[in-house]
Amino acid sequence: MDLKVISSKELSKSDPVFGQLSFDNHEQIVFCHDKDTSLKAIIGIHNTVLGPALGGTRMWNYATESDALNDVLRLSRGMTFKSAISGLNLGGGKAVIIGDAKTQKTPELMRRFGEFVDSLGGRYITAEDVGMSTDDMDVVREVTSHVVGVSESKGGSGNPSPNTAYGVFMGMKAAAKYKYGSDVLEGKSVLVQGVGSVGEALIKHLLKEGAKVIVTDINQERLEIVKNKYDVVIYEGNDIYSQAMDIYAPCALGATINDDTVNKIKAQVIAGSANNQLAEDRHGEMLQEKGIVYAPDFLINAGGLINVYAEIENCDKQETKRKTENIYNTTLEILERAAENGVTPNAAALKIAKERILKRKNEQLK
Ligand SMILES: NC(=O)c1ccc[n+]([C@@H]2O[C@H](COP(=O)([O-])OP(=O)(O)OC[C@H]3O[C@@H](n4cnc5c(N)ncnc54)[C@H](O)[C@@H]3O)[C@@H](O)[C@H]2O)c1
Repeated sequence: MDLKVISSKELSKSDPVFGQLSFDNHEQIVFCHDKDTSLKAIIGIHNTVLGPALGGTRMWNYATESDALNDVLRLSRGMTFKSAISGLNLGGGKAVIIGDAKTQKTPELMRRFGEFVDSLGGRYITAEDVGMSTDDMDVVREVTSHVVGVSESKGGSGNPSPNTAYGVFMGMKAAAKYKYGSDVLEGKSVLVQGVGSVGEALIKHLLKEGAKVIVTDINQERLEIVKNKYDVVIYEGNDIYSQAMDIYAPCALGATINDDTVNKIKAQVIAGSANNQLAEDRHGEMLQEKGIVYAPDFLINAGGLINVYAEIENCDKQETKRKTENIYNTTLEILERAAENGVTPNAAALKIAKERILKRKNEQLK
Protein backbone atom coordinates (compact mmCIF):
# COMPACT_ATOMS: atom_id res chain seq x y z
CA MET A 1 0.00 0.00 0.00
CA ASP A 2 1.31 3.43 -0.92
CA LEU A 3 1.17 5.82 1.99
CA LYS A 4 1.86 9.47 1.47
CA VAL A 5 3.75 10.44 4.58
CA ILE A 6 3.49 14.13 5.35
CA SER A 7 6.56 15.43 7.08
CA SER A 8 6.02 17.16 10.40
CA LYS A 9 7.38 20.30 8.74
CA GLU A 10 4.66 20.23 6.08
CA LEU A 11 1.99 19.43 8.65
CA SER A 12 2.99 22.28 10.91
CA LYS A 13 2.73 24.65 7.94
CA SER A 14 -0.91 23.80 7.52
CA ASP A 15 -1.73 24.00 11.29
CA PRO A 16 -4.57 21.50 10.95
CA VAL A 17 -5.73 21.62 14.59
CA PHE A 18 -4.88 24.76 16.53
CA GLY A 19 -4.74 26.69 13.29
CA GLN A 20 -8.34 25.86 12.35
CA LEU A 21 -10.51 28.94 12.04
CA SER A 22 -12.98 27.29 14.42
CA PHE A 23 -10.35 26.80 17.11
CA ASP A 24 -11.24 29.14 19.96
CA ASN A 25 -8.94 28.39 22.89
CA HIS A 26 -10.41 24.92 23.37
CA GLU A 27 -9.00 23.28 26.49
CA GLN A 28 -8.67 19.77 25.11
CA ILE A 29 -9.22 17.89 21.86
CA VAL A 30 -9.14 14.11 22.05
CA PHE A 31 -8.79 11.92 18.97
CA CYS A 32 -10.13 8.42 19.56
CA HIS A 33 -9.45 5.41 17.38
CA ASP A 34 -10.20 1.72 17.70
CA LYS A 35 -9.19 -0.68 14.96
CA ASP A 36 -11.49 -3.53 16.00
CA THR A 37 -14.71 -1.50 15.89
CA SER A 38 -13.51 1.03 13.25
CA LEU A 39 -14.24 3.82 15.70
CA LYS A 40 -12.96 7.22 14.66
CA ALA A 41 -14.13 9.95 17.00
CA ILE A 42 -13.09 13.38 18.19
CA ILE A 43 -14.05 14.78 21.59
CA GLY A 44 -13.80 18.55 21.95
CA ILE A 45 -13.69 20.16 25.40
CA HIS A 46 -14.03 23.87 24.93
CA ASN A 47 -14.32 25.29 28.43
CA THR A 48 -14.84 23.87 31.91
CA VAL A 49 -14.94 27.05 34.02
CA LEU A 50 -18.63 26.65 34.93
CA GLY A 51 -18.50 22.86 35.31
CA PRO A 52 -17.81 19.64 33.41
CA ALA A 53 -18.07 19.94 29.65
CA LEU A 54 -21.40 18.48 28.59
CA GLY A 55 -22.54 18.01 25.02
CA GLY A 56 -23.96 15.35 22.77
CA THR A 57 -22.24 12.99 20.39
CA ARG A 58 -22.99 13.38 16.71
CA MET A 59 -22.47 10.55 14.25
CA TRP A 60 -22.16 11.83 10.71
CA ASN A 61 -20.57 10.72 7.47
CA TYR A 62 -18.19 13.66 7.22
CA ALA A 63 -16.58 14.15 3.82
CA THR A 64 -13.20 14.79 5.43
CA GLU A 65 -11.57 14.58 8.86
CA SER A 66 -11.16 18.36 8.72
CA ASP A 67 -14.93 18.71 8.41
CA ALA A 68 -15.37 16.53 11.50
CA LEU A 69 -12.80 18.52 13.46
CA ASN A 70 -14.34 21.79 12.36
CA ASP A 71 -17.76 20.56 13.47
CA VAL A 72 -16.63 19.41 16.90
CA LEU A 73 -14.77 22.67 17.50
CA ARG A 74 -17.80 24.77 16.55
CA LEU A 75 -20.30 22.60 18.41
CA SER A 76 -18.30 22.33 21.64
CA ARG A 77 -17.80 26.12 21.72
CA GLY A 78 -21.54 26.57 21.22
CA MET A 79 -22.22 24.30 24.22
CA THR A 80 -20.11 26.52 26.48
CA PHE A 81 -22.28 29.52 25.71
CA LYS A 82 -25.52 27.51 25.74
CA SER A 83 -24.87 26.35 29.31
CA ALA A 84 -23.71 29.78 30.38
CA ILE A 85 -26.72 31.66 29.00
CA SER A 86 -29.08 29.05 30.47
CA GLY A 87 -27.64 29.53 33.95
CA LEU A 88 -26.39 25.94 34.22
CA ASN A 89 -23.21 24.90 36.02
CA LEU A 90 -21.76 23.17 33.01
CA GLY A 91 -18.96 23.75 30.57
CA GLY A 92 -19.02 23.12 26.84
CA GLY A 93 -18.02 19.95 25.05
CA LYS A 94 -19.13 17.80 22.17
CA ALA A 95 -18.07 14.66 20.36
CA VAL A 96 -18.29 13.52 16.78
CA ILE A 97 -18.05 9.99 15.47
CA ILE A 98 -17.08 9.76 11.82
CA GLY A 99 -19.35 7.33 10.01
CA ASP A 100 -22.83 6.52 8.82
CA ALA A 101 -25.11 6.09 11.84
CA LYS A 102 -27.47 3.88 9.83
CA THR A 103 -24.90 1.34 8.70
CA GLN A 104 -21.78 1.70 10.85
CA LYS A 105 -23.11 2.14 14.37
CA THR A 106 -22.78 -1.00 16.50
CA PRO A 107 -23.08 -1.60 20.25
CA GLU A 108 -19.36 -2.53 20.29
CA LEU A 109 -18.45 0.79 18.67
CA MET A 110 -20.62 2.70 21.16
CA ARG A 111 -19.10 0.84 24.11
CA ARG A 112 -15.58 1.57 22.88
CA PHE A 113 -16.53 5.23 22.47
CA GLY A 114 -17.92 5.17 26.03
CA GLU A 115 -14.58 3.87 27.30
CA PHE A 116 -12.84 6.87 25.76
CA VAL A 117 -15.38 9.16 27.44
CA ASP A 118 -14.74 7.34 30.73
CA SER A 119 -10.99 7.83 30.38
CA LEU A 120 -11.55 11.58 30.71
CA GLY A 121 -12.72 11.06 34.29
CA GLY A 122 -15.81 13.27 34.07
CA ARG A 123 -14.27 16.32 32.39
CA TYR A 124 -16.58 15.47 29.48
CA ILE A 125 -20.14 14.15 29.85
CA THR A 126 -21.76 12.84 26.71
CA ALA A 127 -25.39 12.66 25.52
CA GLU A 128 -27.25 12.12 22.25
CA ASP A 129 -27.13 14.35 19.18
CA VAL A 130 -27.76 13.81 15.47
CA GLY A 131 -27.41 10.12 14.59
CA MET A 132 -27.74 9.03 18.22
CA SER A 133 -30.63 7.84 20.35
CA THR A 134 -31.47 7.18 23.97
CA ASP A 135 -30.75 3.48 23.31
CA ASP A 136 -27.21 4.35 22.25
CA MET A 137 -26.71 6.28 25.48
CA ASP A 138 -27.92 3.23 27.40
CA VAL A 139 -25.12 1.25 25.75
CA VAL A 140 -22.56 3.94 26.60
CA ARG A 141 -23.85 3.83 30.20
CA GLU A 142 -22.69 0.20 30.43
CA VAL A 143 -19.09 1.40 30.46
CA THR A 144 -19.19 4.91 31.93
CA SER A 145 -21.25 6.99 34.32
CA HIS A 146 -20.31 10.15 32.42
CA VAL A 147 -23.34 10.03 30.14
CA VAL A 148 -26.81 11.59 30.34
CA GLY A 149 -29.93 11.27 28.22
CA VAL A 150 -30.28 7.59 29.09
CA SER A 151 -33.68 5.89 29.21
CA GLU A 152 -36.14 6.76 31.95
CA SER A 153 -36.44 3.04 32.72
CA LYS A 154 -32.72 3.10 33.54
CA GLY A 155 -33.04 6.13 35.80
CA GLY A 156 -32.27 8.72 33.12
CA SER A 157 -34.22 11.66 31.71
CA GLY A 158 -35.02 9.98 28.39
CA ASN A 159 -35.12 11.56 24.96
CA PRO A 160 -34.29 15.29 25.30
CA SER A 161 -35.74 16.26 21.91
CA PRO A 162 -39.33 17.02 23.03
CA ASN A 163 -37.99 19.46 25.59
CA THR A 164 -35.65 21.01 23.03
CA ALA A 165 -38.67 21.53 20.78
CA TYR A 166 -40.63 23.09 23.64
CA GLY A 167 -37.78 25.55 24.28
CA VAL A 168 -37.56 26.40 20.58
CA PHE A 169 -41.31 27.00 20.58
CA MET A 170 -40.92 29.36 23.58
CA GLY A 171 -38.08 31.21 21.83
CA MET A 172 -40.08 31.43 18.61
CA LYS A 173 -43.06 32.89 20.46
CA ALA A 174 -40.81 35.48 22.13
CA ALA A 175 -39.30 36.43 18.76
CA ALA A 176 -42.83 36.73 17.31
CA LYS A 177 -43.85 38.93 20.24
CA TYR A 178 -40.87 41.17 19.52
CA LYS A 179 -41.53 41.31 15.77
CA TYR A 180 -45.33 41.40 15.60
CA GLY A 181 -46.31 42.65 19.07
CA SER A 182 -48.08 39.34 19.78
CA ASP A 183 -46.71 35.90 20.52
CA VAL A 184 -49.72 34.10 19.09
CA LEU A 185 -48.58 32.00 16.14
CA GLU A 186 -52.07 31.23 14.84
CA GLY A 187 -52.18 31.81 11.09
CA LYS A 188 -48.41 32.30 10.79
CA SER A 189 -46.68 30.21 8.14
CA VAL A 190 -43.72 28.35 9.63
CA LEU A 191 -41.25 26.35 7.55
CA VAL A 192 -39.67 23.54 9.55
CA GLN A 193 -36.45 22.43 7.86
CA GLY A 194 -35.60 18.94 9.11
CA VAL A 195 -38.36 16.82 10.58
CA GLY A 196 -36.28 14.63 12.85
CA SER A 197 -36.80 14.24 16.59
CA VAL A 198 -36.92 17.97 17.34
CA GLY A 199 -38.63 19.04 14.12
CA GLU A 200 -41.47 16.59 14.61
CA ALA A 201 -42.04 17.62 18.24
CA LEU A 202 -42.00 21.28 17.18
CA ILE A 203 -44.66 20.59 14.54
CA LYS A 204 -47.04 19.39 17.30
CA HIS A 205 -46.71 22.66 19.25
CA LEU A 206 -47.12 24.75 16.10
CA LEU A 207 -50.24 22.92 14.92
CA LYS A 208 -51.79 23.10 18.39
CA GLU A 209 -51.38 26.86 18.22
CA GLY A 210 -52.95 27.07 14.74
CA ALA A 211 -49.82 27.84 12.70
CA LYS A 212 -49.59 26.80 9.03
CA VAL A 213 -46.72 24.35 8.88
CA ILE A 214 -44.60 23.68 5.80
CA VAL A 215 -41.97 20.95 6.08
CA THR A 216 -38.84 19.94 4.23
CA ASP A 217 -36.31 17.15 4.77
CA ILE A 218 -33.69 15.39 2.69
CA ASN A 219 -35.02 12.09 4.02
CA GLN A 220 -38.13 11.12 2.03
CA GLU A 221 -39.08 8.49 4.60
CA ARG A 222 -39.30 11.10 7.37
CA LEU A 223 -41.43 13.34 5.16
CA GLU A 224 -43.86 10.48 4.50
CA ILE A 225 -44.13 9.68 8.22
CA VAL A 226 -44.80 13.31 9.12
CA LYS A 227 -47.26 13.84 6.25
CA ASN A 228 -49.28 10.81 7.34
CA LYS A 229 -49.42 11.96 10.95
CA TYR A 230 -49.96 15.72 10.79
CA ASP A 231 -51.78 18.41 8.85
CA VAL A 232 -48.67 19.83 7.20
CA VAL A 233 -47.67 20.85 3.68
CA ILE A 234 -44.54 19.36 2.17
CA TYR A 235 -42.37 21.92 0.40
CA GLU A 236 -42.14 20.87 -3.24
CA GLY A 237 -39.88 23.55 -4.72
CA ASN A 238 -36.11 23.57 -5.07
CA ASP A 239 -35.14 26.73 -3.21
CA ILE A 240 -36.68 26.87 0.25
CA TYR A 241 -34.87 30.07 1.15
CA SER A 242 -36.82 32.03 -1.49
CA GLN A 243 -40.12 30.60 -0.30
CA ALA A 244 -42.55 33.13 1.17
CA MET A 245 -43.07 32.39 4.88
CA ASP A 246 -43.41 34.21 8.17
CA ILE A 247 -41.05 32.10 10.24
CA TYR A 248 -38.13 29.91 9.24
CA ALA A 249 -37.28 27.15 11.73
CA PRO A 250 -33.94 25.49 10.88
CA CYS A 251 -34.07 22.09 12.61
CA ALA A 252 -31.58 20.15 10.46
CA LEU A 253 -27.90 21.01 10.39
CA GLY A 254 -26.00 24.26 10.97
CA ALA A 255 -24.72 27.10 8.78
CA THR A 256 -27.88 27.36 6.66
CA ILE A 257 -27.72 31.14 6.97
CA ASN A 258 -24.75 31.86 4.74
CA ASP A 259 -23.64 33.93 1.75
CA ASP A 260 -25.78 31.88 -0.63
CA THR A 261 -28.99 32.10 1.38
CA VAL A 262 -29.01 35.24 3.51
CA ASN A 263 -30.22 37.60 0.80
CA LYS A 264 -32.97 35.28 -0.37
CA ILE A 265 -34.64 34.67 3.00
CA LYS A 266 -38.21 36.02 3.02
CA ALA A 267 -39.08 35.08 6.60
CA GLN A 268 -39.42 37.85 9.20
CA VAL A 269 -38.40 35.61 12.09
CA ILE A 270 -35.81 32.81 12.31
CA ALA A 271 -36.09 30.44 15.25
CA GLY A 272 -35.03 26.81 15.15
CA SER A 273 -33.12 24.08 16.93
CA ALA A 274 -30.10 23.58 14.67
CA ASN A 275 -26.78 24.48 16.24
CA ASN A 276 -24.63 27.19 14.65
CA GLN A 277 -27.23 28.41 12.17
CA LEU A 278 -25.18 31.46 11.22
CA ALA A 279 -22.24 30.42 9.05
CA GLU A 280 -20.43 33.51 10.36
CA ASP A 281 -21.32 36.31 12.78
CA ARG A 282 -21.59 38.78 9.91
CA HIS A 283 -24.61 36.84 8.62
CA GLY A 284 -26.39 37.82 11.84
CA GLU A 285 -25.61 41.45 11.04
CA MET A 286 -26.97 40.98 7.52
CA LEU A 287 -30.22 39.55 8.92
CA GLN A 288 -30.54 42.53 11.24
CA GLU A 289 -30.04 44.98 8.36
CA LYS A 290 -32.91 43.24 6.56
CA GLY A 291 -35.13 43.55 9.65
CA ILE A 292 -35.25 39.79 10.19
CA VAL A 293 -35.47 38.83 13.86
CA TYR A 294 -33.05 36.03 14.65
CA ALA A 295 -33.53 34.15 17.92
CA PRO A 296 -30.02 32.93 18.88
CA ASP A 297 -29.84 29.16 18.39
CA PHE A 298 -27.75 28.40 21.45
CA LEU A 299 -30.27 30.21 23.61
CA ILE A 300 -33.52 28.76 22.31
CA ASN A 301 -32.35 25.19 21.71
CA ALA A 302 -31.17 24.74 25.31
CA GLY A 303 -34.27 22.73 26.31
CA GLY A 304 -32.52 19.41 25.64
CA LEU A 305 -29.56 20.44 27.74
CA ILE A 306 -31.88 21.58 30.52
CA ASN A 307 -33.61 18.18 30.29
CA VAL A 308 -30.42 16.15 30.67
CA TYR A 309 -29.08 18.52 33.33
CA ALA A 310 -31.84 17.17 35.57
CA GLU A 311 -29.87 13.89 35.72
CA ILE A 312 -26.88 15.71 37.19
CA GLU A 313 -28.69 18.11 39.52
CA ASN A 314 -31.63 15.84 40.38
CA CYS A 315 -34.23 18.44 39.31
CA ASP A 316 -37.82 17.29 38.99
CA LYS A 317 -39.88 17.62 35.80
CA GLN A 318 -41.57 20.81 37.00
CA GLU A 319 -38.24 22.55 37.52
CA THR A 320 -37.11 21.42 34.06
CA LYS A 321 -40.31 22.83 32.56
CA ARG A 322 -39.93 26.11 34.44
CA LYS A 323 -36.34 26.53 33.26
CA THR A 324 -37.37 25.73 29.68
CA GLU A 325 -40.30 28.16 29.73
CA ASN A 326 -37.92 30.83 30.93
CA ILE A 327 -36.33 30.71 27.45
CA TYR A 328 -39.26 32.94 26.44
CA ASN A 329 -38.26 35.70 28.92
CA THR A 330 -34.55 35.44 28.20
CA THR A 331 -35.12 35.62 24.44
CA LEU A 332 -37.35 38.65 24.68
CA GLU A 333 -34.91 40.36 27.04
CA ILE A 334 -31.99 39.69 24.71
CA LEU A 335 -33.84 40.91 21.62
CA GLU A 336 -34.72 44.13 23.43
CA ARG A 337 -31.22 44.58 24.83
CA ALA A 338 -29.67 43.96 21.40
CA ALA A 339 -31.87 46.66 19.86
CA GLU A 340 -31.03 49.13 22.64
CA ASN A 341 -27.31 48.53 22.20
CA GLY A 342 -27.34 48.37 18.40
CA VAL A 343 -25.86 44.87 18.30
CA THR A 344 -27.18 41.59 16.93
CA PRO A 345 -29.17 39.27 19.24
CA ASN A 346 -26.39 36.73 18.86
CA ALA A 347 -23.78 39.23 20.03
CA ALA A 348 -25.97 40.33 22.94
CA ALA A 349 -26.51 36.72 24.07
CA LEU A 350 -22.82 35.89 23.70
CA LYS A 351 -21.87 38.91 25.79
CA ILE A 352 -24.06 37.78 28.69
CA ALA A 353 -22.74 34.22 28.46
CA LYS A 354 -19.11 35.36 28.36
CA GLU A 355 -19.63 37.72 31.31
CA ARG A 356 -20.98 34.84 33.42
CA ILE A 357 -17.94 32.68 32.60
CA LEU A 358 -15.51 35.51 33.31
CA LYS A 359 -17.19 36.27 36.65
CA ARG A 360 -16.86 32.61 37.71
CA LYS A 361 -13.26 32.48 36.53
CA ASN A 362 -12.41 35.54 38.59
CA GLU A 363 -14.11 34.01 41.64
CA GLN A 364 -12.06 30.84 41.16
CA LEU A 365 -8.84 32.86 41.01
CA LYS A 366 -9.55 34.57 44.35
N1 LIG B 1 -32.17 16.58 19.87
C1 LIG B 1 -31.98 17.58 20.71
O1 LIG B 1 -32.40 17.56 21.87
C2 LIG B 1 -31.23 18.80 20.23
C3 LIG B 1 -30.83 19.77 21.17
C4 LIG B 1 -30.19 20.92 20.71
C5 LIG B 1 -29.92 21.08 19.37
N2 LIG B 1 -30.29 20.11 18.48
C6 LIG B 1 -30.01 20.32 17.08
O2 LIG B 1 -31.23 20.34 16.36
C7 LIG B 1 -31.05 19.77 15.06
C8 LIG B 1 -32.02 18.60 14.87
O3 LIG B 1 -31.78 17.64 15.88
P1 LIG B 1 -32.58 16.25 15.90
O4 LIG B 1 -32.25 15.61 17.18
O5 LIG B 1 -33.99 16.48 15.50
O6 LIG B 1 -31.82 15.47 14.74
P2 LIG B 1 -32.41 14.30 13.83
O7 LIG B 1 -31.24 13.60 13.25
O8 LIG B 1 -33.44 13.50 14.54
O9 LIG B 1 -33.15 15.11 12.67
C9 LIG B 1 -32.50 15.91 11.75
C10 LIG B 1 -33.33 15.85 10.47
O10 LIG B 1 -32.81 16.82 9.56
C11 LIG B 1 -32.81 16.23 8.26
N3 LIG B 1 -31.84 16.95 7.43
C12 LIG B 1 -30.50 16.86 7.40
N4 LIG B 1 -29.99 17.71 6.48
C13 LIG B 1 -31.05 18.36 5.93
C14 LIG B 1 -31.20 19.36 4.94
N5 LIG B 1 -30.12 19.87 4.32
N6 LIG B 1 -32.43 19.80 4.63
C15 LIG B 1 -33.52 19.28 5.25
N7 LIG B 1 -33.44 18.33 6.20
C16 LIG B 1 -32.23 17.87 6.53
C17 LIG B 1 -32.48 14.78 8.50
O11 LIG B 1 -32.86 13.97 7.42
C18 LIG B 1 -33.29 14.50 9.77
O12 LIG B 1 -34.59 14.06 9.48
C19 LIG B 1 -29.57 19.36 15.01
O13 LIG B 1 -28.82 20.41 14.43
C20 LIG B 1 -29.17 19.20 16.48
O14 LIG B 1 -27.80 19.42 16.70
C21 LIG B 1 -30.94 18.98 18.88
